[in-house]
Amino acid sequence: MAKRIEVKGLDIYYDKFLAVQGVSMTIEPRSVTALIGPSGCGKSTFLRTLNRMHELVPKARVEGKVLMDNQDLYGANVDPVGVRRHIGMVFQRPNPFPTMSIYDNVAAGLKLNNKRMKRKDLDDLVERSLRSANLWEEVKDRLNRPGSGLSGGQQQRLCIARAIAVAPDVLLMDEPCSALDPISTQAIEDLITELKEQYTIVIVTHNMQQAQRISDTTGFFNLQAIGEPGGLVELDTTTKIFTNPANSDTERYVSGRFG
Ligand SMILES: Nc1ncnc2c1ncn2[C@@H]1O[C@H](COP(=O)(O)OP(=O)(O)OP(=O)(O)O)[C@@H](O)[C@H]1O
Repeated sequence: MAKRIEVKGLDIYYDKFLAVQGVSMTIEPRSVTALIGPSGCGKSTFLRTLNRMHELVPKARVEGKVLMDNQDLYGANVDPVGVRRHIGMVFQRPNPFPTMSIYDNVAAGLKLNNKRMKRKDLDDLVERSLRSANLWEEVKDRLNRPGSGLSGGQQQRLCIARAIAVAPDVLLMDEPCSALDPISTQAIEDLITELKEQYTIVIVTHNMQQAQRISDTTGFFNLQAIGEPGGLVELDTTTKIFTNPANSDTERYVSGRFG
């Protein structure tokens, strides 16, 4: 079930380095929110704090709050592994488990979560997830072949199938098309548009056209100055950000005058 994320006054540190400062924003359910901005302004760092994945970097930490339907994801008794189960992540480079079969790749998340299922139920879930990821027809006759034998675009859809198999509430995507050709990119964009009916989706993209094609809301991140932390400059409907943004730096960025 799609959920609303509220971020309040979030500062993100790598040890003593303040990478991102003072982000407050609401991410609406059943919509696509795009995060754009020049390299190094903290988009990926921010994205990873939404499912506590940044904690895999030693000494990375946050101050501030991230709430999912009012639950504090950084609360004292909250297990980060559980957070990552509810908030899935798809990365820049497709990363299927290379020696695992297509079937096992999709089932992998469930196994990691220690969910025991009858074979028939697991078969149904794998099929449903692959269908949701628009991959079923292409792989149904080779489910036992390795995931690494698929094309880049197919591998990325396999990773999306793996992410949705565990029924997350939110999907985070960090430049999911940057390693893909235009046709595979279009397949992923179509898929994102379908998936937003059921999920809250946040996507980091460097591709302005992509943000305009698929997102409802866009957040522009920027560095306050070289050596200063990054932060959210402006968040609004995608139409407003790309046609009439409030901030002059947003305007310069979306019109290609820097970054
Ligand atoms: N693991 C890390 N350890 C220390 N500093 C990091 C780490 N990852 C990122 N940073 C720093 O945090 C800042 C934000 O980086 P981040 O990768 O989040 O930016 P970005 O906007 O996603 O950039 P890009 O568009 O190039 O991917 C940068 O100064 C970067 O050097």
